[in-house]
Amino acid sequence: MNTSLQLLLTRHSLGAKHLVDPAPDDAALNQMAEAALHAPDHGELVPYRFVVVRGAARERLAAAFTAAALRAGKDEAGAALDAERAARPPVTVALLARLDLGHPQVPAHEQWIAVGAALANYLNAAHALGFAGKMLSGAKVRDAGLQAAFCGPGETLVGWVVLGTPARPPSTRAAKAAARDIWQDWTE
Ligand SMILES: Cc1cc2nc3c(=O)[nH]c(=O)nc-3n(C[C@H](O)[C@H](O)[C@H](O)COP(=O)(O)O)c2cc1C
Repeated sequence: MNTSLQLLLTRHSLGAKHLVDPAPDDAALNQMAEAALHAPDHGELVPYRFVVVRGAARERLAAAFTAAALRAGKDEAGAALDAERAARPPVTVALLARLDLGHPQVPAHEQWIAVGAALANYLNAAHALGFAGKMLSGAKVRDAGLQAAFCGPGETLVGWVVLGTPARPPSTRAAKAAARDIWQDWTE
């Protein structure tokens, strides 16, 4: 099979507990960003940006996750789990959407599609480079403290992509849907 298609057909998400060092370095993160920029984007608005959390910054993210968990009413054990989710991944990348809601030609839904397409290209590029990861959001994205920590004015905290080297091959799983069931010819 064509190797590019093979890459697309073998990408799977992998959670933080299966991600180890080495993490994508600057060169890899840049190639992933380049791939994101090649995704469909009406008006070339680039309605997204990535914020990389790595090294010592992971402890700051863990503290921010702890605070958010406590604000959400979690107990100490629950907050510690959230802190672990921030500290464990080799790299965590926040995905921020920055939509131009007053754009005369490109409505919001098209800009959201561009954000999703960029994310898909970003994850596929990580996979092509030998890394794995997973996009995560959860109630945390609605926490005012975390939003303030990551977002500029008008931006939306979409979530965080955890990234690293896969510690194990992806588990086999049932297909989401049969490919032949999600397309059809247009008939009268
Ligand atoms: C914007 C966005 C947010 C997501 N948030 C979560 C999440 O909080 N928790 C989770 O388990 N999966 C979340 N997912 C789904 C996973 O990233 C992943 O796509 C899903 O587990 C299916 O695995 P696959 O990518 O291998 O098909 C999210 C996906 C997207 C696109």
